[in-house]
This record gives sequence, C-alpha cells and structure tokens, in this order.
Amino acid sequence: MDTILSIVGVSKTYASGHRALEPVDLDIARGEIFALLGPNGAGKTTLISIICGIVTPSTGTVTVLGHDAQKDFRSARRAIGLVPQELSVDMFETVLATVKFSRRLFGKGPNDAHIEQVLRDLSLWDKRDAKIRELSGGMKRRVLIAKALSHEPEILFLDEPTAGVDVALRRDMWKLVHKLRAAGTTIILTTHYIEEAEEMADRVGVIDKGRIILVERKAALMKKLGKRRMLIALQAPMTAVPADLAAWNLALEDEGATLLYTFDSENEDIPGLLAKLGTLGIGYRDLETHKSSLEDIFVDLVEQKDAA
Ligand SMILES: Nc1ncnc2c1ncn2[C@@H]1O[C@H](COP(=O)(O)OP(=O)(O)OP(=O)(O)O)[C@@H](O)[C@H]1O
Repeated sequence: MDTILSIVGVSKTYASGHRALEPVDLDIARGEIFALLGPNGAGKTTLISIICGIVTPSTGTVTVLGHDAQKDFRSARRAIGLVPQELSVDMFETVLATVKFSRRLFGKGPNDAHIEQVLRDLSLWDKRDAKIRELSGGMKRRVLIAKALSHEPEILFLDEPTAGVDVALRRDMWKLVHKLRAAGTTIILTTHYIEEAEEMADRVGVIDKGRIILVERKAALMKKLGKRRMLIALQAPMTAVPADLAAWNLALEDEGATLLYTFDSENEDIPGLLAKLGTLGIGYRDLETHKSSLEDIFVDLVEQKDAA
C-alpha cells in the first residue's frame, strides 16, 4: 500500500481527564476514500483534529507524506485540507477574498484559475462577491469546502460534511468527492450518515467510545457481515416451522402467514429451500428479499460490542 498518512499509537486524554481516544493505529492509502463512522462523542473529531495538528495527542505520532504532524507541523498541514464541522470564517468578507486568503495562509502563490474552478464546482462562482453573512447556511458550508480546497491539498478531511444540509448540497458534495478522487485526492470523512459511507467509501473504520472497533474494505464488510432476509408469504398460515425445514434458519411472522428466512453469503440456499417447500406441498404467494445496509451492520457491531 502506498501510505500517505500513518497514525501510530495515537491516544487522547483531555485536560478534564476525559479519555476521548484509546491508542489508534491506522494507515491511509494514497487516493482512497476512507469513512470513519461512529456515534456522537465516539472520538471522530478528536482523531481528525490530532491529524490536522489542532489537538495535541497524549501519545503516538502522525506522519503525513513523511512529515511528522507535530514536529514538522507546517509541511504536514500544507498537504491537508480540512472542512470543519463549525463555521470559521469572517462574516464580513466576500466569498472570493475568503477563499483566496485561505490559499495564502498555506504559503501558496495566487492561482486564480484554480480558485475559479473550485468556486464553480461548488456552485459559488455567482456568489463570489457576496459577503459570507449574506449567504444561506448551505452556501456557507460550501465556502468551508472551497477554503479547504484552496491550496490544492493532497488529503481532504470532511468532518460531517453533510450534517444538516439539504439534498441538493449533499448530491453536489458526493459529485465533488468523486471528482476529487478521480484527480487523485485522498479523502477521509466522518459521518453519521451511513448512506454516505455506503455511497462513497472504499474503506470504512468504525469507532465507538474512543476505540476503533473495525477497519475493513466496504465491499468485504458488507459481504462478511451483511445479512439477507427472504420473506415468503404463505398461501395458508402455519402454527410452527415444520421439522423437515430445520436445515434452514427460519422463523414465522405475521401470525404464521409469513416464513422468514435469514442467511448470509456463506450459507445461502434459496433453491434448496424452495424445492423443499415444493415437496412438502407448502404453497407461497410471494417472495421478497432484503439485504442489510451498512447501517444494519453498523448497529449490529456497536450492539455486539456493548453487550460484550
Ligand atoms: N476539548 C475537550 N475537552 C474535554 N473533552 C472533550 C473535548 N473535546 C471533546 N471532548 C470529549 O471527547 C469525546 C469525543 O469527542 P469528539 O468530538 O471527538 O467526538 P465525535 O465522534 O466527533 O462526536 P460528534 O459525532 O458528536 O461530533 C466526547 O465525549 C467529548 O465530550
């Protein structure tokens, strides 16, 4: 793996004594989209803030493109664009000036063509001369993204990019992320919206109570942990699952009117079940299959961990 970002033994205990992060080891590959999923307070922002040099870790090191994020803060930070959760702009400045200023902060010379492209991609070009305070909430979020992209970072962090934004902005965001990825940018996003991770991520990390409980390729995760269900609407209700069907994981629902078959990629045997129903003379009216989403998997994982 061509590692662009390396996190080794990074933990955080805040001055209040709160242990926000247990030691984390994580490598991010160049060009990948990594989604960090976790409930409120799990430690996502803490981890991102440490990588971006905003919060000092209690232990461990972060290396960004070979630069130590603490000792060589400026070089490490220059490679990173951060879209924070909260607004951090001068309300009386114009959109264009804000974004240009951001670029200068990272020591980059002017590049009007790049700034124009970023503003156009975010549908902000028409608003370039508007003051930030005149913009809607969604447009202000777009400005934060434009700022983060102003200095052409190789790694982009999106902290809850679409929390509280409308569908149009969310779609634009997704489009932009795909475009950036195609141009080779590495993207790390935190989200509560599992749909977002499902749509965009190559790899998913799940964090809960300061611990990374899993890191896996999205496709493998969904294959491994995704459960599928088939609902078989019976012609005549049953009172119990017949003993002859014990080989399949079955349960009765709707007062015996529906047979529920739960399986995963390892033990799927729909043809065998349907053939058996035929030989037993059990008729059905309808079949419906359902695949678990990343959301179901995530809830299962966190619940399993809480129960352990
Ligand atoms: N400066 C701070 N001082 C003390 N505790 C803090 C500080 N910042 C965060 N915390 C605590 O650390 C824990 C992790 O917070 P963090 O913001 O990293 O979570 P998160 O996963 O980003 O949550 P959310 O999804 O709500 O943004 C929380 O319990 C939070 O209250």
